[in-house]
Amino acid sequence: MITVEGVYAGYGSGDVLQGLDLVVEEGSVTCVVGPNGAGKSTVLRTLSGLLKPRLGRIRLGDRVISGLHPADVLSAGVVQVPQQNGLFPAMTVRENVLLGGYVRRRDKELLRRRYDELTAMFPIIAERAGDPAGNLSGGQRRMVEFARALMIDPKVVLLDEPSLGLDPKALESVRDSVAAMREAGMTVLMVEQNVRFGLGIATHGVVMESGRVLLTDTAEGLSANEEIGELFLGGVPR
Ligand SMILES: Nc1ncnc2c1ncn2[C@@H]1O[C@H](COP(=O)(O)OP(=O)(O)OP(=O)(O)O)[C@@H](O)[C@H]1O
Repeated sequence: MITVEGVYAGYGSGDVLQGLDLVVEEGSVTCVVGPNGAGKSTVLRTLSGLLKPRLGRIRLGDRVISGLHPADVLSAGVVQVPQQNGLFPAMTVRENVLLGGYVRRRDKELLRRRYDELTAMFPIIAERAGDPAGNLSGGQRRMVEFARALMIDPKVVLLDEPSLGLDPKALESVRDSVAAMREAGMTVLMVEQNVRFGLGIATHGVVMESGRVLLTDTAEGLSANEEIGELFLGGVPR
């Protein structure tokens, strides 16, 4: 379980997160939605250690992770998949995936086993292992980004707009990947502009506004919420 308590964080020009309180249940797929500039991506950056909270704290289980260096947050089992362009285009698919295991680089046996597990989870990795990542389609690249993040067998996966720029077929692959992460026991916290898609693959939903949490509910409950529907979905289908 991730617990965020009274977090204030920002970029120098002031706090973007204005006393954020949030609980992410272990094993859930939690989708954060909200208007542009609400601070959704900032939540992910604060969780992964890229931004340090000015006030408040973040716990992973019993362990306080706010204030840790990003590499130590990663070692604690929290990995972030960046919004886009996260791969090295001239390196092969295999090399890109293996980079994800860098923090465990001394344990070669573990990395070999983990790579094999991931090729079973994402067949595209084995099919295109020797090709430069830059030759893949957007959807295929997203699979490689996921596989790279999963190399350390994380407890928590942070996804920033996983649907961005993808066609419907690639969205299906994202849906399947998130389901596979959940089946593997990982907790997924995701930010999505495509609210219908995000809540469709989530178990829980969080609505943010102006750096605070406005509302949390099950994903189903939020999808059926008329006010939220009017705000984000162009009305709830009846
Ligand atoms: N690197 C940065 N430096 C300075 N200000 C930033 C930076 N990144 C974001 N901000 C500001 O922080 C605020 C929140 O941004 P954030 O990206 O967290 O919002 P968001 O809810 O993810 O929005 P969007 O849906 O548009 O991605 C915005 O006002 C933005 O201009």
